[in-house]
Amino acid sequence: MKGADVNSPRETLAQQLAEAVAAALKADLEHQSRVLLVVSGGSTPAAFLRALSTLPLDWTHVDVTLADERWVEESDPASNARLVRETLRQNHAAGARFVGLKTPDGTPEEGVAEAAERITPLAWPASAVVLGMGEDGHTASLFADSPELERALATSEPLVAVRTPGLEPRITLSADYLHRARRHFLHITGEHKRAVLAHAMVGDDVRELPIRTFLACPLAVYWAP
Ligand SMILES: O=C(O)[C@H](O)[C@@H](O)[C@H](O)[C@H](O)COP(=O)(O)O
Repeated sequence: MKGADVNSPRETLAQQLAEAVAAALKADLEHQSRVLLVVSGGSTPAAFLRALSTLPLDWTHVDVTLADERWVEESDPASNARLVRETLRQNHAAGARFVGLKTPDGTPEEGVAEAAERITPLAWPASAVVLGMGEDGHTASLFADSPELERALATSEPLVAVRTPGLEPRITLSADYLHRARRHFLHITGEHKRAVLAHAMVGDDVRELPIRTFLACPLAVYWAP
């Protein structure tokens, strides 16, 4: 193949997703003074976020927030704000404004109101929401075994504090706010997640596999082995 990619399939996927998200931001900047990008945390997005940072656009008019956040200090390796700072907020994208979800409060329950005040003024509907998915079918911090899942699926509030067994306390955008986007992307890799998504597509119980709430809207699936 002429000019064969020297990158791995996952690196190629990250670059393609970055180009698609950059195109979405540019398109909306044609008719909006500010645009909003919502990204997920975890381990998958790093290559995508680094690739996105290298793409030229008017980043000073772009706000970036998170689909969810672990309730840890930004110095903690688990922090999604730290991930964004270390991968996206560099190169061309250094000029983007990041609006984090973690407040100085000790718990997400104490911080949720302040976090909501930060994000509600942003340019909703977002130009793009980039979702990840866990091997249990969760997305953002919408977990099947979280006592707050029902509320996070039903509320029109922007954010919900989430307690999930075995995980640190988290804060998540509600399903309603995650749906407030012109475009939804799902960024997943590996055979297991492909099988989980395939299973999600043949059922409709959102409480079993919360990713299903995003199979009711246009969803650009970016998957590589
Ligand atoms: O804060 C988070 O962890 C994410 O928002 C979460 O929803 C993530 O997308 C999945 O857990 C997949 O994570 P991996 O990319 O690490 O598999």
